[in-house]
Amino acid sequence: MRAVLSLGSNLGDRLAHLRSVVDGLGPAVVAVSSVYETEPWGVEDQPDFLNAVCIVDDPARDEWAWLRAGQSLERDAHRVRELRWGPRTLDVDIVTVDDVRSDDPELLLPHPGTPERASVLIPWLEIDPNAILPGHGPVRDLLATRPESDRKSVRLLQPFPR
Ligand SMILES: Nc1ncnc2c1ncn2[C@@H]1O[C@H](COP(=O)(O)OP(=O)(O)OP(=O)(O)O)[C@@H](O)[C@H]1O
Ligand SMILES: Nc1nc2c(c(=O)[nH]1)N=C(CO)CN2
Repeated sequence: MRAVLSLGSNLGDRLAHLRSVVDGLGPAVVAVSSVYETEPWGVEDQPDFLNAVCIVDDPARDEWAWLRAGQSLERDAHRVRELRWGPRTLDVDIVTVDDVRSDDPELLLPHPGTPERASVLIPWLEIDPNAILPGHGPVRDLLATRPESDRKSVRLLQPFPR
């Protein structure tokens, strides 16, 4: 199935952590956005994040397989889970998997934070200008409803290193 993944890091070698996802998922990766430097939301007193979005496709993987793949890459980055919304070496969120809807707390789909997060919407639009968030509509329209301060907190840093 086709999944949209949101990648984030604000500890250690942030670029290397983002790269580890794209390298780890290998041929399943269809598209990767540029890298953005973003001001933290949630807990604001923490280092800035690097964020990117990637699209992956693998007919052999369903939504649970994508969740496990993301969690395994987080473990490889030695992520220590402490504070909700706190600093992390690597965060892999499953934003969507095809049109799947899920209210299982272990795998909420689409990821419920998405409509409010310019740090996901902006990189996603870069690689898919016509993206639709199931149940919410065009990603472009969601971004247009965000305050300008949110949009400005997401700054294009560099092309994704490959
Ligand atoms: N769509 C999803 N993608 C990734 N993890 C999810 C998803 N839906 C639910 N989860 C669950 O969320 C937990 C991970 O939470 P985590 O600590 O990464 O949250 P967070 O990144 O701090 O906050 P947020 O989920 O709001 O981005 C895992 O136990 C996972 O099962
Ligand atoms: N800008 C930004 N802020 C965050 C992020 C993130 O990826 N980007 N992830 C968080 C943990 O879920 C908390 N805050």
